[in-house]
Amino acid sequence: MPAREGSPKQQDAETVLSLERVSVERGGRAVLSEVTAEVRGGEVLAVFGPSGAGKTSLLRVVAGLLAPSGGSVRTPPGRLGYAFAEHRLLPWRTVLQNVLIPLGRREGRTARERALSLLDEFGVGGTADRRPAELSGGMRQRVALVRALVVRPALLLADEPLSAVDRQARRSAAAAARRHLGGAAALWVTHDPEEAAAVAERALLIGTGGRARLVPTSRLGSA
Ligand SMILES: Nc1ncnc2c1ncn2[C@@H]1O[C@H](COP(=O)(O)OP(=O)(O)OP(=O)(O)O)[C@@H](O)[C@H]1O
Repeated sequence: MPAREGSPKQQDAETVLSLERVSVERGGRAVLSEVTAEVRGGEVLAVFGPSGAGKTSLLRVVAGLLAPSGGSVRTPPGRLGYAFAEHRLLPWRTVLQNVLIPLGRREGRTARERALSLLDEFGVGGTADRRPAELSGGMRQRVALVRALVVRPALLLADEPLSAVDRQARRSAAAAARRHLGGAAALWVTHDPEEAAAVAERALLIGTGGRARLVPTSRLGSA
């Protein structure tokens, strides 16, 4: 089988995001120490660990917003999708307009239909014509997640994207996100083992001293 376009190495064809011995310092203090992980297209890697462990810092390094103090990061060519706990929706636009913003001029009937069907699947169907301020915090987070997915990103960076959503809807939205990632790779930060298991098979568990190891998400409840 020929190597996929853009893949630097044949044996590496499935890996679209790779972190190799990535170290991060913040405020002169070591936060992450030699983190290594590979994520395939279509795979979500949950990022798990106590508050202050360096999860957001890791996402910022992958997004190119923070320079690592050591190691290297390779990201897939194509769009980046972001979803944060803090939703960053534009207050003066409707939900549907917010979701369609990243599509720019590509917005059309098909995009609108996809957006509406995603909103529905994430449990926020019927909010399309409302303004963000009229929604609950958990609803706004799900709208922001739909906005990140509607562009079919090559890489999704999600930082506690469902932290304000109740337990049942959170699990269902996490599972919906997984279904809609297509060939995208994703890093998904969460403090909730059930959410991690609904969205990913594997987790990067960041522990004290900024060291990380890969574990099955099924084991996070007892981690
Ligand atoms: N702008 C900054 N300048 C200096 N230190 C920072 C900065 N931002 C974060 N830190 C420190 O880096 C460490 C890791 O922070 P980070 O936000 O990555 O943790 P986290 O695992 O995402 O935490 P949480 O689960 O609470 O969101 C913390 O000790 C934090 O105090």
